[in-house]
Amino acid sequence: MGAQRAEIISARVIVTCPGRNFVTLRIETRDGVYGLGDATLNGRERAVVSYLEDHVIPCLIGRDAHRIEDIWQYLYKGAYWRRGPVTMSAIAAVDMALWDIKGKIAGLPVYQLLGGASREGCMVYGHANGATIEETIENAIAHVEQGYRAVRLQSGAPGLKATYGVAKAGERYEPADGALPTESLWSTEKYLRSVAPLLEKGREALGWDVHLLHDIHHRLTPIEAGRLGKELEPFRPFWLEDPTPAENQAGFRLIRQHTTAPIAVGEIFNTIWDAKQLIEEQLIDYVRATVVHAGGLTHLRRIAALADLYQVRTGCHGATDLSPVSMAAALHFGLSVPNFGIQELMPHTKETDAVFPHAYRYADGMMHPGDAPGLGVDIDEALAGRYEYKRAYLPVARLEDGTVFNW
Ligand SMILES: O=C(O)[C@@H](O)[C@@H](O)[C@H](O)[C@H](O)CO
Ligand SMILES: [Mg+2]
Repeated sequence: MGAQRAEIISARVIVTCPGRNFVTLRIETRDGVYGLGDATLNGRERAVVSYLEDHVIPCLIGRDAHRIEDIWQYLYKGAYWRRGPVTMSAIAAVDMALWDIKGKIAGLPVYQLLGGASREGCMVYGHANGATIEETIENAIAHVEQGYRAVRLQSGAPGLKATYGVAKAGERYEPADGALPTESLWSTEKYLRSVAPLLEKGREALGWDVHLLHDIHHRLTPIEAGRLGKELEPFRPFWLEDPTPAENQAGFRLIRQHTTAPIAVGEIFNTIWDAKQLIEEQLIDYVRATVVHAGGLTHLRRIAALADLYQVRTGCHGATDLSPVSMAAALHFGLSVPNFGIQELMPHTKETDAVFPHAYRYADGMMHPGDAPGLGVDIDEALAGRYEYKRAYLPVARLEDGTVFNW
């Protein structure tokens, strides 16, 4: 009865490290159709590999790949232990791979299965950073010259040796480094002194037709974030991201009482429950949850649907520690979802793009997932096999008195 079964006969995890680690799930059906899912969890990759290999894959064999919702519910409710980044990244990988398979069998790009295109393309924002404000602005101007309509500004702060979002001199920005976590010192006061000048100089140099974004990266208390937001209002930021750790969703009321600066939160969220109060009380303006860490397309659509009721828009995370498989899936989602806001774009390296050939394209500040059937991304397993996994950690931040803080 119903559509022909697409029986899952095998699934395997491919770990590769073309400059940084990626974990990819490949699911294959009896007819030889295969789908890919990103399962990368920066700094904890092996945990998701084991969750997939030891606990999920045995349950997939023999199931009908078309039954995406049923398999999602089976993996979510059937585990008993719900939520969390490891579980939801594993479920996300399965979900992405099943949507990829369904699109390939239907001969349609996934966005067509999600309701078709709601726009011509997805506006993206690029990352401008530098050790100083001048360097950051120079980098931002270069992004605008490449057609970006939105740029995130992150600069070093005088007196701080290193800070989130700023690449080491002459290197690409890649926060996960070292076989043990790098420790960096943090001073809120030194940081707070540097942000308003950064945004002010950004407006002076770039004018008002470019969106300027800034990522606070969980490092302020709610009242400090309220103060900073108020200080930045004259420079009209497109959003202030992760102003304060979001476990206490009610804490964002304090920020809202002090500033109208738009707030974006959620790249570390892994289910709708992490964002429910923030959305329902309109404490945020953009929800950053993305495909690989929030349970895949199936769950991300639910988060976006709830957000749409409260005029909250999407702003999916898209750092380089999310593989091109996630970027492809996020673009199919972003092209179709009614309340799309913006998509983060940190271009991957040439090595990564060679391992993951893909159909998505950048042009003039926008991206499109392409019209290849499925997600439109592949993995060159022979090439992937040349890049051995290399354990790497995200940094640990400490205050100047040694107290562990939020990185
Ligand atoms: O907004 C962002 O892109 C950042 O918050 C990320 O770079 C984040 O630090 C990394 O994805 C962590 O792995
Ligand atoms: Mg961020």
